[in-house]
Amino acid sequence: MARLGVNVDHVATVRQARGTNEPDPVTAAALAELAGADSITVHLREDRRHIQDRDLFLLRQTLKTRLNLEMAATDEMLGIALKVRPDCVTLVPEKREELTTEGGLDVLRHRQLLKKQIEPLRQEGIIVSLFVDPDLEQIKEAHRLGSDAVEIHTGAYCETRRYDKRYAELLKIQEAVRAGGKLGLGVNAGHGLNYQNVQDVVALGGIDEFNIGHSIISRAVLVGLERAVREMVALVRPGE
Ligand SMILES: CC(=O)[C@@H](O)[C@H](O)COP(=O)(O)O
Ligand SMILES: NCC(=O)COP(=O)(O)O
Repeated sequence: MARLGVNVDHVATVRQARGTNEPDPVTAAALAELAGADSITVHLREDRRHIQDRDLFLLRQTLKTRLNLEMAATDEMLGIALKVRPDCVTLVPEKREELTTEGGLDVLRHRQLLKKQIEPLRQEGIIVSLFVDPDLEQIKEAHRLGSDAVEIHTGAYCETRRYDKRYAELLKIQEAVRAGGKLGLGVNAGHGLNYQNVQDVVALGGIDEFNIGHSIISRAVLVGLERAVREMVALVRPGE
């Protein structure tokens, strides 16, 4: 049975929009755990647009499940990861100007840099995963570099509306999952998965963990809105 990792970055995005202290991604993570999440994912971006260092340190102290830290392969991030000691580090590509992660790591091109990151993390007992497109050469290189796992970037599958193209993307994910499994890698998947598109990926089998954030937080805003308004109505119109 696959595990569900809940990404709480998007809770922090709402907080940062006001520069205040709510909603708190640490509280959101605790609620996600109460609801059955198997792990919590956060992406500490270099520009700190959502998750802050404080969130990471508090999550490390308070989580009862596992902490998966997504980060760029930089010296700054490596230093933070070695201090915080998350259960897993997922190395992801990062561009300042992007709205969201646009693709997987080019493991073949950046093998030396990635090797320098993977080794010290693994020496500290931190599981290392590389966020890659469903591309067999990238997955083989991740294995050669000593990564414990890969996370397959499902964005292309999720964003493609045409049925035939979407099916082709799903088949790429299937091949990638099989290849990762055969190499003995942990195989995770994520990016853009939602309540409409996740079932077909689950049905492929072989995926150890799904990391899902934006769609869960988006739904939480809507399914929680009615209760939130009722609670405010009770304060504004007491005794009604
Ligand atoms: C790598 C990945 O897929 C997640 O980190 C996701 O990108 C988080 O959301 P943002 O891209 O909005 O930071
Ligand atoms: N690694 C993917 C992730 O953590 C969540 O991505 P998304 O569901 O927010 O697109």
